[in-house]
Amino acid sequence: MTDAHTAGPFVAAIDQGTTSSRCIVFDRDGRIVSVDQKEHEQIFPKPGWVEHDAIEIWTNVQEVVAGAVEKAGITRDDIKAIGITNQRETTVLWDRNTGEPVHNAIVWQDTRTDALCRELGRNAGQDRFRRETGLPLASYFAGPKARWLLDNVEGLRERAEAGDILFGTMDTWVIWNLTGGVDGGHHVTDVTNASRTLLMNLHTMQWDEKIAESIGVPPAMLPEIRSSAEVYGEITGGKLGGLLGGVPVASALGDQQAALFGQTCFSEGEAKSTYGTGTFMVMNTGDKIIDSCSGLLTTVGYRIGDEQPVYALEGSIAVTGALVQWMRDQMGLISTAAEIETLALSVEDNGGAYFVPAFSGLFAPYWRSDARGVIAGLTRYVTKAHLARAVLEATAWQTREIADAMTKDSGVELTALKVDGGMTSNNLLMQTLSDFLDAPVVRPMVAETTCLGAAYAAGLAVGFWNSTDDLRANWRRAAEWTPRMDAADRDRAYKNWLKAVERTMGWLDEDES
Ligand SMILES: Nc1ncnc2c1ncn2[C@@H]1O[C@H](COP(=O)(O)OP(=O)(O)O)[C@@H](O)[C@H]1O
Ligand SMILES: O=P(O)(O)OC[C@H](O)CO
Repeated sequence: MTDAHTAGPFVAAIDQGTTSSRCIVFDRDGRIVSVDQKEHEQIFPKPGWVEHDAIEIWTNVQEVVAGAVEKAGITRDDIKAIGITNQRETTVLWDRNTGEPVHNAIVWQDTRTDALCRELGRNAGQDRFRRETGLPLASYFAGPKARWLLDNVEGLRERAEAGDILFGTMDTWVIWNLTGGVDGGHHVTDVTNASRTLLMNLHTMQWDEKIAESIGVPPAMLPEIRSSAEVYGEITGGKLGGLLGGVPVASALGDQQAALFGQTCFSEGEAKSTYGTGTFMVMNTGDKIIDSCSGLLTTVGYRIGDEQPVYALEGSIAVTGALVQWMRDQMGLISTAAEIETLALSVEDNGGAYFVPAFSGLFAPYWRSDARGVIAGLTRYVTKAHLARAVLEATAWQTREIADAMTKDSGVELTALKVDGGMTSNNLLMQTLSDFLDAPVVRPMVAETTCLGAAYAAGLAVGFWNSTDDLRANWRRAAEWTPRMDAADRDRAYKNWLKAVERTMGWLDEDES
């Protein structure tokens, strides 16, 4: 509920995430006024396949927005704008006339397009895609997922070519529905989400028709690419029309870029790392499109209205918090995620064990879909407590590899890392991270940086905040960890980690993926 310290007006943000959708209402100081959240089903039709029901997601989004507004005890007149942030790359195609998805959404973690990506690479050349889009050809990205749907849902390609089918990442799906759906919903995406499709040209910020043609996606189904902070339309659709009709929908940012924004990394060289299911480190590179030689992605950080776009380098790690979940749900070695810290603290070190969670191959900096997980260095000495340490260290070492790659590509030495996400409540992990990076690690007061970033962008678009300087003033440090590890110990352990990583590769034969 609102109180004297959180007098309106407010902005709201929707975070349509991989496991849940949430809505948060913020006040002008960037403080949380209310939160509502709802999980959706994870659908695993085959090994390596991950799907979501886009209708369930839209229903949940409406419920959490209504829930957050109700908990805040406010009305539409108190909300100046609503922003969207979302799990990136997850792809949904739907019929523009009925609003019905033609298939479940294919989630970013889904690897069904591995073979297709290899074939595209053989035909068109990996380098061409990287040069124009900043991305390697990998099953992670949206374009090949759309192509898979067009090839596998009967009659879909003809309907798409006739202009009856719309493509969207989750930002596009949510905005189209919020702004009216079949009754004139706006079919738009923002530059950050578009930069994850393998279809947008990083230099022109428009769809690259030649690339779309070689991937096999008809341009007629693609949304209009807009900036990350501008009014796309007003809430008119669905159950929310009555509650919040007329509220401007004023931002869209992929969740990792939203976290960069929420952490106020507005200057070149500033970086943040978000620790959730996976981990994503993003560094602001200003107006520079850095062509990574080290396996990082070149992506768009954000674009405010008609200002110049701000580019970024990203290191994406597929499995970090998901490994803790695996220890809990599949192995039963802990009963809550937080318990991993207590277990790990019951021993001094990892007992010689290194755990590389290449469950769906390795993302940055390797991009190896043939890799699978290993635990290396096992002896009879190793207990589940040592494994708990190895699990936490896996997150920290993977971050170290990304940080090294960022320094190599950008020439910027990491002086401190801003962190956020569910795993940052783990003190041992944060200390280990600082030790392995040999740099301070800082966590802000508002840990919900993803929603905060979307709220900031929406607020800037409608003049609720005037400039990024206003936003910087809201950032406050809650905790800091500084390095305590002996340099020689760190170097020795890092060497072992890299040896363990090598042992994951080439596990799958080409015809097995
Ligand atoms: N104390 C903890 N120690 C280690 N991992 C944790 C802890 N608490 C939560 N996690 C992990 O963090 C993830 C949830 O974080 P969250 O930011 O909500 O993720 P997402 O946005 O990807 O759903 C889960 O994978 C969970 O295993
Ligand atoms: O929903 P999250 O937090 O797991 O983030 C997913 C990423 O956007 C995938 O690129």
